[in-house]
Amino acid sequence: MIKTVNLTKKYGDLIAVNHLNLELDQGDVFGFIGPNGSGKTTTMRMIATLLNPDYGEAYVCGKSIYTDPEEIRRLVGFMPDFFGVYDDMKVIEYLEFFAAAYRINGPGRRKICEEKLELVDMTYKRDAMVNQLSRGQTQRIGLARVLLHEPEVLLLDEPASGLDPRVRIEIRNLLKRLGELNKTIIVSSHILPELADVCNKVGIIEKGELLVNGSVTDLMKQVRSAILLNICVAKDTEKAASLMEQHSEVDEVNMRGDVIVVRLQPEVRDYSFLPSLLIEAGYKLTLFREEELNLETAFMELTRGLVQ
Ligand SMILES: Nc1ncnc2c1ncn2[C@@H]1O[C@H](COP(=O)(O)OP(=O)(O)OP(=O)(O)O)[C@@H](O)[C@H]1O
Repeated sequence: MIKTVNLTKKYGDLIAVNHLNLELDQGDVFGFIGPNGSGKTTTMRMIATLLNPDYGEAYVCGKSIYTDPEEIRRLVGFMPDFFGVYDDMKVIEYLEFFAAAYRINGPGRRKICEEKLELVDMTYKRDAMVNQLSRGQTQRIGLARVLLHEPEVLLLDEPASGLDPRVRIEIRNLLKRLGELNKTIIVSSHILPELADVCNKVGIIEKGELLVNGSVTDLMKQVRSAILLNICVAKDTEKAASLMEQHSEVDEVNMRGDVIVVRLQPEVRDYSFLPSLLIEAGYKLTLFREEELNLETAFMELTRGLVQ
């Protein structure tokens, strides 16, 4: 659906995007994560045919950005991180204006605009003036706008930036809904956890290089092959820690405050021996749980020493 081959863009001496290889299938929701200036916007603009690469290729639905840019523009909805809205226009007029620009004409046009408004939960603002919307509402109208021509692919540049937590969650839910419509989506963000439950694939970019790329499940596996346990005992924590450290199925024991963090040997899956060991030695367990690996921890582990 989307493929880039050694996609590269330079600005003078600066390599903004460096030999970027990416492959996404239909229905993939790809979280494109990277700090400021890492090359996310540049990559998306090249895929959207708004910027020419210096080297490499990109394809959307098998069409090349060099030979079929117009076809790609029909297939892609690109929402930039900042986009202008027009004063003195109602929400519905704004959408109709863009629908006309996409050559959506005739009696069906109003209906399409109303449908997209409904999809982004903005029907109640259809007659509001666009310059009087909040940032969150503006983002939603922006989304409605890129959906007008029914693109197969959505490139969304930081749609949740600058929004308060509640609106960020709403935008995330909206992305989920779009994913369910089988759209292929690239959505960028500075923050990985924000996209964790919406994306099935993630890529981490730093200084133009894609450091990590793959399915969320595979990345999790890559990060952690061994189980981590969090254990607390009522007293003699350090002694309990060294007792566990001596066990052959335990790889490593560390302290995190009062919590003993036990890393098992990679192949060990059954850890029922540990509570037994502690209880038989007379310790009272106040906490015993497997540490959940969230995407934030994964991000930190995957990019340790890479992202500055
Ligand atoms: N038109 C330009 N001329 C010169 N340098 C540019 C231009 N556009 C981008 N850059 C540089 O290219 C690099 C990548 O920028 P890009 O906007 O792609 O990053 P980004 O990951 O989208 O950042 P942000 O999260 O801040 O939006 C940055 O160092 C930026 O300063």
